[in-house]
Amino acid sequence: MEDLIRSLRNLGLRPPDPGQLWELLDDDKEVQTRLVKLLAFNVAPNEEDGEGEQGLGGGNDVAALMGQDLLQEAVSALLDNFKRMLEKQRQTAQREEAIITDSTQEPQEGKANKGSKLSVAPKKVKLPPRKALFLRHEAAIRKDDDERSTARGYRPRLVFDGSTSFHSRRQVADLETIACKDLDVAPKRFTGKKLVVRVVSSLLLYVGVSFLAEDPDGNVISVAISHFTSNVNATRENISSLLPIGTILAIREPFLSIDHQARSGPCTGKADIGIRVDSPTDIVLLSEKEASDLKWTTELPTTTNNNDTVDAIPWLYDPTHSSDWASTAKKLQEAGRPGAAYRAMLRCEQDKGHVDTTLQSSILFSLTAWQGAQDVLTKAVDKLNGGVIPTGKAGDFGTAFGRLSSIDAVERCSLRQVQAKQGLTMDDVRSIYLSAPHTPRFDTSDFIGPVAVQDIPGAGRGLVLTRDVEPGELLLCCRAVGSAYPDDAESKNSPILRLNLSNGVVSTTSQVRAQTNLIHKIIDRPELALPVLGLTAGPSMEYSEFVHQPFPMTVQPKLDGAVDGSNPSVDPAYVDGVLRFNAFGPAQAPDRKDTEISQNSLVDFGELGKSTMPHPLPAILNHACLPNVSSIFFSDIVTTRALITMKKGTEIVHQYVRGEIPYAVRSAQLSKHGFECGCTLCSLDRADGTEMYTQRARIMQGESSAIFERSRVLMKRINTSKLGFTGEGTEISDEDMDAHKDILSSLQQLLERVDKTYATDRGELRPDLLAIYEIMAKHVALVHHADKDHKEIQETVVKAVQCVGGSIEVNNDNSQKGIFVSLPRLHMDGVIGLILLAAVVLENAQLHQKARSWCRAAFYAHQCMIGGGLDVFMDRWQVAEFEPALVLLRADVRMC
Ligand SMILES: C[S@@+](CC[C@H](N)C(=O)[O-])C[C@H]1O[C@@H](n2cnc3c(N)ncnc32)[C@H](O)[C@@H]1O
Repeated sequence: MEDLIRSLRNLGLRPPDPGQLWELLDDDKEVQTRLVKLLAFNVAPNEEDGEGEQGLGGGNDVAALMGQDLLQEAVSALLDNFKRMLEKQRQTAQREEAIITDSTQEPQEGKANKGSKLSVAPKKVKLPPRKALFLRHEAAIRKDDDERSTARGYRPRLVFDGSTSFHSRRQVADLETIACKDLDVAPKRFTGKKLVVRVVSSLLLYVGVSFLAEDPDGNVISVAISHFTSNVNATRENISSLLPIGTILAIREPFLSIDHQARSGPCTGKADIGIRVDSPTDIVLLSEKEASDLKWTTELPTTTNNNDTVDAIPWLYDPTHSSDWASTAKKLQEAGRPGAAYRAMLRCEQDKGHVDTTLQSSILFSLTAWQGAQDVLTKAVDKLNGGVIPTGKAGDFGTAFGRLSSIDAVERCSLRQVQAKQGLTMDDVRSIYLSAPHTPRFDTSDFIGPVAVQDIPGAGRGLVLTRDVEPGELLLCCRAVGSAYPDDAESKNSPILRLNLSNGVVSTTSQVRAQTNLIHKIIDRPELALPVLGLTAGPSMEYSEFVHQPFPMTVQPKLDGAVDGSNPSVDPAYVDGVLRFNAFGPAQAPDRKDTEISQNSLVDFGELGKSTMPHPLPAILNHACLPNVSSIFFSDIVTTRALITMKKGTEIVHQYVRGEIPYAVRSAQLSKHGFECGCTLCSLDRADGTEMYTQRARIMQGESSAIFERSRVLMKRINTSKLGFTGEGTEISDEDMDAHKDILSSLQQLLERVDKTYATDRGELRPDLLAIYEIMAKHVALVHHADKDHKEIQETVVKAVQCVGGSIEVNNDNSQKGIFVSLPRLHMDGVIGLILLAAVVLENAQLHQKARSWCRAAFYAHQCMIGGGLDVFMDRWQVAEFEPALVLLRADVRMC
């Protein structure tokens, strides 16, 4: 990728933007031809023209001199080169993949394993001499410096992946030590061995890191570690300080690769022998004591880098690796690693050291150990104020609590404990919703309502109700145990693409970062291993050992005896599978127009909707296209509410894919899970028969669009907030009225055609019709505007609600539910919009009472699904056409 970008830059062209990066990986000839044109057209502005900030370095004179045809030819040649590099990479990866999957056997030199898939046997290798490695590493660092200065922030990166990753499960003590001279054959995994080395160079960060390591004999080897950090924008100095020169480490069961940087570093398709470490858990830092027997034959290289000191933040938590636990705890907490900080704090206490109360409480607070944090804080406040807790602001805890005063922090701790027992109130939801665009991670407490994990025949585990529930009841409110958003500073301007060379799957920046985050979270907080690795990772991945253990209802911080000496072991491929098959995508902020995220081009890069937020218990929910609960996100929180009245013992199910889309599309989207959905809606669709549901999809996705477009154009001339109003200024010309009548009749015919694709005995559930009703309703209101009681529009909405599984009764119901008998289970927003439209028409026609009950119904549906009260409702429906209904509702709700 770097070679391609550098060559483009030399031609005076910009690098591919995030959208074009995807296309680089596309094999389609047409896509490539279009891409060549686009890239060749994209001349980088001249820095001297004042566009330097965005500019990517001079050279545009070259572009001007060459002319478009030549430029296109040059770009085409570059892309061909890039493709060849990919192909080479694929061949090497396949070779290594075979070795890894042959994990039970040790490959012999010159001989493919019996029964293995190896087409080419591992070969004897000679490691490059020490000097050559240093020269190469220094050159790579200079190149990196050059990239950083010329790229001006925008640095796309490409790495590769395969269907498996290797991670050792053996403890360091059980492994036999080897040295570089024993690394004789490649590719090869040295089963049962550990390579003990020390870091002798700065670290080069790409997506993972690479560096040089030296054994006691003075022999050097290049090492590349995947998932080293999720901050791809960190400086080399900061990264090097995490694993400073002189750090002694053991690499568990090392893998000598013929292309060791492919998964983590810039690669060129050339063979590059070194140690490939897929999981950071394969690196174990050794304490001075543990390494005291080692005799090093060379001096450590001196470094000009001040951060390369052994006093840095420990990159991996290691219970034996610090001389000053209090400062280690502080550094870890500041680095956002409260789990490791907590264990350092315990270690400090064991050694009779002192961790100050602010730090203690802040660590506990970050771990959501509310009671512990509250106890420590209260003691601190007592001390601060001579034993009296003052009512005012006391002792600013600064950044430790997001600038909360200690008193506020104590209150926050109590509130969170109440939330853990009772769940979020509507007020809590409101404040979270309204602050979501700016503070994307919240410190709420997990609330586990009346649910239990149970085995569900044919679907693994699922969640069932432990008592009867009513619509709108909050059943779960859970925070993600990790998250990665496209607009995190750590990923800004550094789009990552990771191509899985085995199955062609491409992962984006947030997905790669989420995986790394999660691996590090588990290393820092071993208690997360069960709730995260206890999830399944897709049909092709064997269950982890944790899947067989009882699934925990809550993710509790482990606060007792957390100092242990065993080395964790996390398989990155399994974590990736867990994210892909269980996690939810980064939630969209309520109004994306106002948020930074919409201005970030990464959104166009398909980042939204990728699975980057694992919520362990909600992930146990199984799927139904016709769900009985709704799961809604507020940034990294998911709340699950009942949509219908349900009895104890009912399995609660939510949507992985939207039930409102055509059956064929839904089942294609679900196919990666390897099950056929057995919900009522799918059974009904299947009973209609392939011919019918295919025809239905064809009509809805094809023929309907011309009518919908005609409607949109005509409706542009209408002030929809005046629908139903018969006064001055709302007259429609005869010509327009004829057009509305005409469209209405076309829509009616369309409705009938689609309706005919449903089996006659199918009942009311016909969700594809909703899209037609939504368009029809406005034309109905116009064509029947003279109708005094506006029966037609009401009937249209009644039918629309029925087609998505709900039911309403038109009356002047003053109850909280308004006219609802039962909520729809699909397309809730579409239904709310239709109900509000009817309310607008009724209100404008002076039918105030009726309009009120329709408004209440819309609000009720919103509360059951999302919650957060009137403010949240208004925010979501602040559309000019609904204004008359919203004014009425506001007055109505205020009166209650
Ligand atoms: C997010 S997990 C749900 C929890 C899962 N049942 C378990 O035991 O870990 C998703 C997986 O659950 C299974 N699953 C979910 N909904 C299902 C359904 N309606 N029928 C069959 N299997 C289902 C599939 O294996 C799917 O990949």
